[in-house]
Amino acid sequence: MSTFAEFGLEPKVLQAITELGFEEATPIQSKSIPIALTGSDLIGQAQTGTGKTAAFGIPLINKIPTSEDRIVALIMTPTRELAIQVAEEIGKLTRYKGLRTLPIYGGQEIGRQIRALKKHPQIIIGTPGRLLDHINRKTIKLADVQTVVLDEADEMLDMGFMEDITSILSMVPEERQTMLFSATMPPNIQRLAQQFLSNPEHVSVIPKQVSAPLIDQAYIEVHERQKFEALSRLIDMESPELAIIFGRTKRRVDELSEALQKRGYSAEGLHGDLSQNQRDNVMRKFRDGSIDVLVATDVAARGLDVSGVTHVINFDLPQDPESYVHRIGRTGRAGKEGTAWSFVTPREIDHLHFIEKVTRHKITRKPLPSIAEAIEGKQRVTAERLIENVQNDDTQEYKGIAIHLLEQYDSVNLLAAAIKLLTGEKKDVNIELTPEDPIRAKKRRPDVRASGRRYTGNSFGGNRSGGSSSNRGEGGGGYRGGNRSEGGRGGYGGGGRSYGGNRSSSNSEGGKGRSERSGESRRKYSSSDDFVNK
Ligand SMILES: Nc1ncnc2c1ncn2[C@@H]1O[C@H](COP(=O)(O)OP(=O)(O)OP(=O)(O)O)[C@@H](O)[C@H]1O
Ligand SMILES: [Mg+2]
Repeated sequence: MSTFAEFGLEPKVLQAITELGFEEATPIQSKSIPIALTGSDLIGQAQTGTGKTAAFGIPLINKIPTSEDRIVALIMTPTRELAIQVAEEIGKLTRYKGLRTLPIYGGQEIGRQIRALKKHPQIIIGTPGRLLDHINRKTIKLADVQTVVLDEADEMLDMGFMEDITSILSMVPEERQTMLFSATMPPNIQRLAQQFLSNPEHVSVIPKQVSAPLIDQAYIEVHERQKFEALSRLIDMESPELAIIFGRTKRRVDELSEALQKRGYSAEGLHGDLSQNQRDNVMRKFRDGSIDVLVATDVAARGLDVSGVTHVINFDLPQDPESYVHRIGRTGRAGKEGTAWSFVTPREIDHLHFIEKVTRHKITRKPLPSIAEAIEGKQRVTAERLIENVQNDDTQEYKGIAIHLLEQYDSVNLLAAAIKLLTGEKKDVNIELTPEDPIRAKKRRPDVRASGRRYTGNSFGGNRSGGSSSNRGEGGGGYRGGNRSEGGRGGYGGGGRSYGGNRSSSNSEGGKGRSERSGESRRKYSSSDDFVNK
């Protein structure tokens, strides 16, 4: 564990880090920042929510001179929301240094982006399609770019951006620093890395399990037609502060968010068919807490960092273990705890076991919450709201009627009636969702290595061969705290944000030293496990 002062950063960068409340570097930051500062290419893999953005953002900011007025750094992300978020985080880190950052993404009026580009940003954060659009219009020139980051590199490949990325990078000088980051590194990343990186250092902070350690993972076996009832009971029982519910399709997300609204939950949907304005609005409301349930497709699975998300619910199981890891990683971030639930239909149990096997994490089976548990949960929340109001003591104008009522009725009866009203039962609204087909277990071809060892292909790398260190089972990442109630959402101010605990050393850089299967001597991938066949 390092403090940021050890990296020899510029005082203005350090000041911004301190202001964000980061006390110690996370393991991926401790390992990546010194390497990135040397200018070396880098492949960084670490669990969700462990600060990969700052791991590439800090060295990138540190090396750009304030006098610079050309685009010298380019960060690519797979989704618009992520481009916006990364731009914001980089913006905060560069606050005292005063560099200019600009997110460039589809769906936003291009004229507005062109005007913003005239202010000479040094750092562009964009999605590939819109970036190419600007490059073709010559409103973005990449001839001076010295640093390129591909955040969620594997997802960009999965989304079919390889061609776009190739075209974009062909405009960037070869003499540059290139970094790839993700919590998962499937084998096809190798192709990307070979093509675009030169002599990359591989920094991996993936312990025994790839999913973030502070996420409690459970599943409920339900039939497709029971799912909605199960969901409302689950929400009532658990009363999340903020929850993200993942659905398989856009139709599912639309139907589900509408159904939740009808039942009185404060929910909205997010998917790729909405206008960018709608998408921005939903994200804004979710971030500021004006809605507490975000229903989304996998468009929200990667990278999104919303503080206060206590629950992720897979209403439909995801297709891939990678997607599972990223989805549930929307909670349990930055040292906080989180809970992930998955609904599994009887025909999907094999697929669930496959996810468990690949992620090397057992997902606990739990029963469907009972009606009684759901009601109890709702009543508890209502009672908490009542007590909060009592403590705030701002009910002066209601006291007259309260005294009047108490003179006529029994106090317990009165209060019970008030709780009943406040609980707002809307269970009688009939909900019908279009059924989705079950996910089928997708077997991956086992990869037989030269050494004779067999691996099931996966993207999770890490050290699964050696090391019996007693702390491995806790999962790495190295956090302290994990107190759900600490720290309000949104703000960074106030007390520091600490990622204590040092349990990474024996877990990291799994498989170092084994020969790289592509045999390309120019490259120095150290973890061959990360590059097995899918
Ligand atoms: N050193 C630190 N101390 C405390 N908080 C930190 C530190 N570094 C980053 N954070 C915070 O942790 C949260 C998660 O960081 P970030 O979004 O970069 O995670 P990530 O590793 O990119 O996750 P994902 O794989 O989901 O994209 C953010 O709110 C970030 O501000
Ligand atoms: Mg990230």
